[in-house]
Amino acid sequence: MPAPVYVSTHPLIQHKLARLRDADTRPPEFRELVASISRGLLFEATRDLRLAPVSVQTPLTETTCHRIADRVGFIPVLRAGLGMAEAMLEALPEAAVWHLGLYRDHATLKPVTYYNKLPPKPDMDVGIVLDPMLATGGSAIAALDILRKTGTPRLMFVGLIAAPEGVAALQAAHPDVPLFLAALDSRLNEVGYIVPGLGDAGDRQFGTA
Ligand SMILES: O=P(O)(O)OC[C@H]1O[C@H](OP(=O)(O)OP(=O)(O)O)[C@H](O)[C@@H]1O
Ligand SMILES: O=c1cc[nH]c(=O)[nH]1
Ligand SMILES: [Mg+2]
Repeated sequence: MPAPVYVSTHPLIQHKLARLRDADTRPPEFRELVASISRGLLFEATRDLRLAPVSVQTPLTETTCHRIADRVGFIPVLRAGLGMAEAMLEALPEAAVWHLGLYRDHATLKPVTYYNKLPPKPDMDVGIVLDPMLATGGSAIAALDILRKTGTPRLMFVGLIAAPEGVAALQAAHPDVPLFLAALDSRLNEVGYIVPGLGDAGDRQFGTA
């Protein structure tokens, strides 16, 4: 049994997705939407992080609270994952960020690695790959292949929109990796774009279309 695929049904996320998909949404709003949907998904993805007790002195008394015990690394896939990482860091400022530059060759649809800023000796409990789009799955699989070699015990993928083809490919390659998504769309078109999708997530965030 592969790890679960969580697809949000939350009304706030549905509402924001409608604006995100709209071809008339300009980059400033698009970036804000990427950030706020990402924060929503992070709450789900981090639901079972380990906690450690911590003693806190309130104005009234001393009490036992909890802090996150797992060391978390975010792995944004450049470029489109950058906007997700910024938002995630606001929610979990102690996390590390390991940038991975991958682009999808337009002719072959295969991922090409052009940047890898993983530390020489990564020492994390949980590695969360961030990429808004899971299309053929090639880029996410390549990112997880790289991450797997670091020995990070728990790996996850957080994305905004996925195609069924990408989910199946990722589950076949990395069956232990749970997926957290805002939407699971219908299909890929003949040039590997997600339908209905939102177009090119990198171009739409950074105004390069
Ligand atoms: O599942 P796949 O078929 O591999 O496609 C998904 C990849 O395509 C997009 O990146 P793109 O190559 O457009 O790079 P960019 O983020 O720099 O625009 C997207 O952000 C993913 O990384
Ligand atoms: O639909 C798609 C597929 C790959 N990359 C994108 O940005 N969008
Ligand atoms: Mg792109």
